[in-house]
Amino acid sequence: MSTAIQNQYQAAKVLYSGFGIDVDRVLETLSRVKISIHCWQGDDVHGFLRNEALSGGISVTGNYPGAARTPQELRCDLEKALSMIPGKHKVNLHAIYADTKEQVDLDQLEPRHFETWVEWAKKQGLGLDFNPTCFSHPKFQDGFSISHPNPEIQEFWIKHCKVSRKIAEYFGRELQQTCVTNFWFPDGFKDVPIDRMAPRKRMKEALDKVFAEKIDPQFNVDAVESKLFGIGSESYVVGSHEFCMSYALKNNKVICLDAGHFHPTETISNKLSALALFDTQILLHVSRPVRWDSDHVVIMDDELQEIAKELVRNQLLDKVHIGLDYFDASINRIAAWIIGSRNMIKALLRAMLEPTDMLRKAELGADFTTRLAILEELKSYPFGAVWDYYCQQNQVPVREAWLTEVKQYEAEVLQKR
Ligand SMILES: C[C@H](O)[C@H](O)[C@@H](O)C(=O)CO
Ligand SMILES: [Mn+2]
Repeated sequence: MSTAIQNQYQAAKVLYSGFGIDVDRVLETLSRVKISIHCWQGDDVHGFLRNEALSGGISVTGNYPGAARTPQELRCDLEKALSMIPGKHKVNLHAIYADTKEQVDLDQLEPRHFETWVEWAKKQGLGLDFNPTCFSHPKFQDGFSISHPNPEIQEFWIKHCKVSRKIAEYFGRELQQTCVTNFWFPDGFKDVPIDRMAPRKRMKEALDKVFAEKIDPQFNVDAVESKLFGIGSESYVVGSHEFCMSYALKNNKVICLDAGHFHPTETISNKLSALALFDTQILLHVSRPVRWDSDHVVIMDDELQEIAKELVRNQLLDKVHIGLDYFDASINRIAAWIIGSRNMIKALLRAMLEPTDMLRKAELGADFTTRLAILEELKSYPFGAVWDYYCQQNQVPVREAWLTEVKQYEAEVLQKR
């Protein structure tokens, strides 16, 4: 361990202890937080099951070389990224990432099509999360999947969602870690609809069928993800926030909040305390919307810090599943994983290094001057020294040292694809 990093850590500890913060304990708590790292950053949401163009109102731009072309390549890239991210985490798979030579359609998928992923996760000490893929398929028609008015099409998607839950249950049982399965449907209209209710009724009834089978929550929990609009569904999305929140609350499902799925000035950080009061489980899709749901790489911006603070201040880390959701094909994809994941963890660390009780007291006593003054001063406290120590302790590169390794991997592996 470098003595400079150790010395800086000791000095930082002294400063934070002035606020009564035990930094060693903070790092212990931080090491227990798992981030669900989305596999789809590695290949621009392409998957391996079918060779379909991306649909569903989401879009990946850029053509940086080296996207993973096979499950083996994706796992190799993930391993590289994970070796630069402190802590033990989860990998989030979509159904289109099945690892099989069979020509199998989405409604016929079985756990065995994901065996290699499970074996790999076991070896790497990772958990797995899951998502049915209700887009990029010829049966995603007229902008609709599970709420399509054609019963045959609807049935196909119901079946796909049902088999997805069985795959998730298998993940949970095999890995002895709950799998979070997230259901997101792009369904919606480009233009103003006549009937807003009928598609929602169809979606509600379809979801009831999907979730009819009871699955042990120790192995799998189901989340529903809402959205305000997508490309081609600008006027109306069936699975709106009100729809998904109501469905989840009534049916004991997890509510998935994606940072890019709300009005541009609406933040998910402000929703956490409200939902938590109703004993809801929450899944986060931490993303970065730039003017719209653009899925930019997560950076250390105000909203990321606010999300982290809400989780820490309200002791929500046991109740909230933290997932990432972005896809940028204009930069090195492994770097994209590393930057977003490290920022998420770093934001949690910064939040844990806050004297929340003291600030709460100031707020309760209407001493808003102290609240503002301390919050501002804390911004230049040496959280970076604590972060460097944490990286070193976890045997991952300190500061930007990871970039050299990624560049080397790019030259040796990615450029040759
Ligand atoms: C690929 C994911 O399922 C997708 O990004 C979804 O979670 C979403 O956020 C769509 O906008
Ligand atoms: Mn999302």
